Amino acid sequence: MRAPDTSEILLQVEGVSLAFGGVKALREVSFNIKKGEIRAIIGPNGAGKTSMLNVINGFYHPNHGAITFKGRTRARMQPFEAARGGIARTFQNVALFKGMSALDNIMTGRVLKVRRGVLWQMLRYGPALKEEIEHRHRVEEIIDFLEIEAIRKVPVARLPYGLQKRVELGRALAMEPDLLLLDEPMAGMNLEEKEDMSRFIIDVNNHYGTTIALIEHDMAVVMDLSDRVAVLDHGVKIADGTPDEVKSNQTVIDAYLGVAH
Ligand SMILES: Nc1ncnc2c1ncn2[C@@H]1O[C@H](COP(=O)(O)OP(=O)(O)OP(=O)(O)O)[C@@H](O)[C@H]1O
Repeated sequence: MRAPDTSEILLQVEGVSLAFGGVKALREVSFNIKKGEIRAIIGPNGAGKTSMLNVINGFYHPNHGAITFKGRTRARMQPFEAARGGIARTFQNVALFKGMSALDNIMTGRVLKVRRGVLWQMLRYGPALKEEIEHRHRVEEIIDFLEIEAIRKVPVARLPYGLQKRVELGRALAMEPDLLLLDEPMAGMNLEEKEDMSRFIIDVNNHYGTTIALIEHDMAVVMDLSDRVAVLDHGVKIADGTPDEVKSNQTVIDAYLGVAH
């Protein structure tokens, strides 16, 4: 059984609002993510879930409100700053370099970790070589962890969807994030692929201690995986609590759980 550290808040979202023209995607949303937990964000289509992830990792700048991550508050941040600061993410649709191998795709996750300059890298000499060996070692460890040794040299375009999603998870892990954002990690998967991905999400949380926030429509998966669940509807947070609390919340049942997903 996982034992999340429930004392320390890793990320605080405070009164965040976001509009696209006249569409209010988020309305004064506040919630936190505690260090070590698996946190889900659920809600009907168009509720604002992806917008929320995009605000957290700097793709969108909120019109109002603030984000505090590892004790630092900000209203604006660029995605590369978020990544450098320890926030990694996967996307609703697989976003990999399709012609490149699984190994090389995961290797791209190390880019922000490279310390030696381009010249050193080109010379592949001394400290740069040592660093490259370290990166490769780290990537091979992730490949073992995700059980994808057999497909490490295969171009990702040739892989089944479930494995592509696993490679994408590997690339995010290669960034050694403190906070991993997963946007519908099970979307389009068959049952077996979903079970595998669930297992890997729990293993990442256990093994690396990575805090995870995920958006997911499959309620069985959400209730099974998550420590806490926040529910959005029309850009408003309508509930927040443990899976049991959320499942029995009448507002949530009326807005979301009452309909088939
Ligand atoms: N780039 C954009 N430009 C204009 N409107 C947008 C943009 N992104 C999102 N929206 C609108 O903001 C609202 C929230 O969208 P968002 O994608 O965050 O919802 P969601 O809960 O992730 O939905 P889904 O479950 O369908 O992915 C929707 O009305 C959507 O049409």
